[in-house]
Amino acid sequence: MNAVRLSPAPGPVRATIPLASSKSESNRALILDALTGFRCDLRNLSTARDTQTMIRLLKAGASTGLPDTADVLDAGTTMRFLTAYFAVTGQPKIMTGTPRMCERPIGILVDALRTLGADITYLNNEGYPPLQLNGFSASGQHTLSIRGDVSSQYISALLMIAPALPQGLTLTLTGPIGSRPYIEMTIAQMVYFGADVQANWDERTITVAPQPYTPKPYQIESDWSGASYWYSVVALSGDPDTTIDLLGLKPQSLQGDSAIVEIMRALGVESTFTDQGVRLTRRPAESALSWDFTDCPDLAQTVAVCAAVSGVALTLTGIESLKIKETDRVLALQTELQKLGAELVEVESNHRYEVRSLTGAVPESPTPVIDTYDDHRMAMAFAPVAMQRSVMIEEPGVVAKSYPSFWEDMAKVVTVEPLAEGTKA
Ligand SMILES: O=C(O)C1=C[C@@H](OP(=O)(O)O)[C@@H](O)[C@H](O)C1
Ligand SMILES: C=C(OP(=O)(O)O)C(=O)O
Repeated sequence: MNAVRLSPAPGPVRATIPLASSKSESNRALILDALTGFRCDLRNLSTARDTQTMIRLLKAGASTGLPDTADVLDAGTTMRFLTAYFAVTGQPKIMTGTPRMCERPIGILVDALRTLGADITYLNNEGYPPLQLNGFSASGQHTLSIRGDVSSQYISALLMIAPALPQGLTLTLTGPIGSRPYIEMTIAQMVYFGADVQANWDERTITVAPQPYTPKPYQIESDWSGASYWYSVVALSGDPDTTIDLLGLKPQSLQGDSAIVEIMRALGVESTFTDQGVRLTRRPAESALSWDFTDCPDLAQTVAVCAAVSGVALTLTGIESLKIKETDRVLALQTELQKLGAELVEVESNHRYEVRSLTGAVPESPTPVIDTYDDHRMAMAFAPVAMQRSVMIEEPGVVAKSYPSFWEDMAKVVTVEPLAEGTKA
């Protein structure tokens, strides 16, 4: 299957969506479990490829001498978290991934791990995978400064291994901090498993004591990033009585992407928490919205597409990190929104962007064909467009990275037709 055609389905929009569970929570729980010697009972682990890859690579275990290869495919957290874990546990490994993964920077994490005592060599380009981990001999260093504006995943990776260091670790974060809720998620899960972590956000320091994790059962929540596409479905639905139930979400979440509740209020979606999750219904939308995505970069594509199609004037800031994710997401959005007669324009050199909706300009036929650039979020962010008009999505299999059952779930609200190569028209 190389593309899917999505079209509006007749009748009322009512659906119950089980949702994938959070790959971010899952991948942290797996590292913490590994550091207890695999003694935790982890429940509701994600079926996401990123999590399944982490499980496979952790199971592969230590090699007997020569480094074996850990291929993380396109999973950023898996690359960064496992690099730290294999380094501190002294497992010789070659860490590699897809060509895009080998363009995603890792130098900040490698420098920090080297300072702590890891022997790491670059096999190709300085600062990027593939890497070779050659062993660990604790250096005694237990304070580090680390930039907070490239990827929070480096910080999460270092924090999670810190209890295994002889003197623990104090991290000082420098510069702006991106994706901070993901660092807080890491700390919350570490504390749950018995770590002693003191975060002082005013002083920008996080101190972790040397103390083993305690094995415990852990239940992973559904994925708020995956939930965002359903919010967009509701925002773009023409049925005023649209009701979608998303299962397994909680009002007090560890996931910063639960900010979608507030963002989507402005775009016309009401959230009501129930015993089982959250019920989405329609409410009046605002005409304009400004949002800083520094804390929730993975929501930017969903919200940009939704605003473009619904005609809400959207101003986005805090989207710089999108350029180093699965693809350059800013460029990908700019290219693909044009196919819907909309634009994403940088309006000031300080990284302020606007979505300008030129809707009405795109005729119903031929159906726009959206390229996905090996990025699950490009496919899922554009899919809700089908609540209003037909759209084709290239390489729909990309969703497996975080939400393998996405198309099955989408078929509950729109018509989903798989198309083989050569049949697009
Ligand atoms: O720690 C995590 O689970 C994640 C952190 C974020 O990355 P950055 O910290 O690189 O922004 C986010 O985009 C990614 O999908 C998951
Ligand atoms: C950026 C993402 O993931 P990662 O960085 O873990 O590849 C994502 O899932 O949107």
